[in-house]
Amino acid sequence: MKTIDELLSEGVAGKRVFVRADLNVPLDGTTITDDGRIRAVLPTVKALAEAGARVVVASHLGRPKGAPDPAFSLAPAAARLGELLGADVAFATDTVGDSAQAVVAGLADGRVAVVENLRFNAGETSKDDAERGAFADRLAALADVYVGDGFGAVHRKHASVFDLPARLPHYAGYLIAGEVGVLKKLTEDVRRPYVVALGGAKVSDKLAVIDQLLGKADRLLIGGGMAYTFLKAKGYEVGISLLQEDQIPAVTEYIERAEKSGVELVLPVDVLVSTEFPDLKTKAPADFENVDADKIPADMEGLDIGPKSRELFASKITDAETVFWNGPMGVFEHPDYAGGTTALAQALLDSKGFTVVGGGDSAAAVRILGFDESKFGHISTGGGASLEYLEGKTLPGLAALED
Ligand SMILES: Nc1ncnc2c1ncn2[C@@H]1O[C@H](COP(=O)(O)OP(=O)(O)O)[C@@H](O)[C@H]1O
Ligand SMILES: O=C(OP(=O)(O)O)[C@H](O)COP(=O)(O)O
Repeated sequence: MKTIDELLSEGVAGKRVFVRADLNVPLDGTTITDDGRIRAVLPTVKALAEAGARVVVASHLGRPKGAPDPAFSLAPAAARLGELLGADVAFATDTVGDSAQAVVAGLADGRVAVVENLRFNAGETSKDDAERGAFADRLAALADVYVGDGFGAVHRKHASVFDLPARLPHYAGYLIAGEVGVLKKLTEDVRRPYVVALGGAKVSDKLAVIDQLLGKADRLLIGGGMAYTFLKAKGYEVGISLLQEDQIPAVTEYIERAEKSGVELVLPVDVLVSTEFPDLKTKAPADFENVDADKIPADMEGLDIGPKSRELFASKITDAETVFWNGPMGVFEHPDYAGGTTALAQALLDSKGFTVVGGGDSAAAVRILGFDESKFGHISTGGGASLEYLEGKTLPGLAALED
């Protein structure tokens, strides 16, 4: 994999450099609640701009449905990038259309532009190679060189991640190079006990990684929205909690395999439940109860792991030599459901092992809840990406940067 340092030594002055970043930051309306992913790509953008490149930054944000949707505009992220760079950042109101073409044509050497959300275009995420390729062709017309630095999206076989680098000279940015450097160590010589904690809301995406993790980790702790498919597979009522019904047979098999192979699979023993999802805008006090995991009322949903589960999970982490954690343990954006995530972050800090936190929301949670990120071994900008990397999978966005 060629890195940006090679590109810089070859010279980039006057060249249009397309930087595929992951600026998928958490938003409250148009307010960015954590800018960690924007900060993470700054070294790459700064180095290119200082070397006189015309830098075109692109990213997805959220999961819009292949058409423009103002709620998912990258405009706030572009503005924040400008503040962090201390320079004007031009913003194109489309991704490859008239606005993008005019903005890129008007870029002076050393200046930076951001184009609108890649996922406003159906071609970006299409499963059809030709449709993705056609969109990649349009992206390629905007640039002379490609720099891949959106680590959080390298597990996606999307046009800007997979097809575009094949069309341009391509290099890995500093963020991707750094992330791979750290995560590689976890695949080569992992110190045991190795504990993996999973939570969050992208249940269907992340359940699949458990298949591989069962052969790698010594203990698997399952909280957050992931837990309810496991509790259901054990025959418990989970009410209106997040549930991946079609994965229950697979999860039942994971539970059996864990027992046979001696992997400790640890599920919540109690949860905080409510009849309604909390108001994340007003953060008005929630009306919740703490119930045992096998006593979730039919009209309620689990929104955090309970106090007994927090203690249980922490006890499984204390003696760990390696801990990898992805996915908040509850709806941490609301103070009444942040306790499980806070307890898990604290347990990582209390363990003597090497700790890695991965994921846009998990990393944001650690910072928003007031933890000092320098105390963790590594905070990865990718959740799904780091999990799939640890599984040993070939990631489309990394494979595309090779050769
Ligand atoms: N029990 C739960 N029910 C619904 N959502 C949950 C639950 N626990 C956690 N979440 C949500 O999961 C989201 C983060 O999930 P995910 O995107 O998978 O994590 P990451 O970005 O760290 O990979 C948070 O917004 C949080 O509110
Ligand atoms: O937030 C992200 O992933 P993560 O939640 O697994 O960290 C990335 O920006 C990828 O987004 P996607 O899962 O909508 O493809």
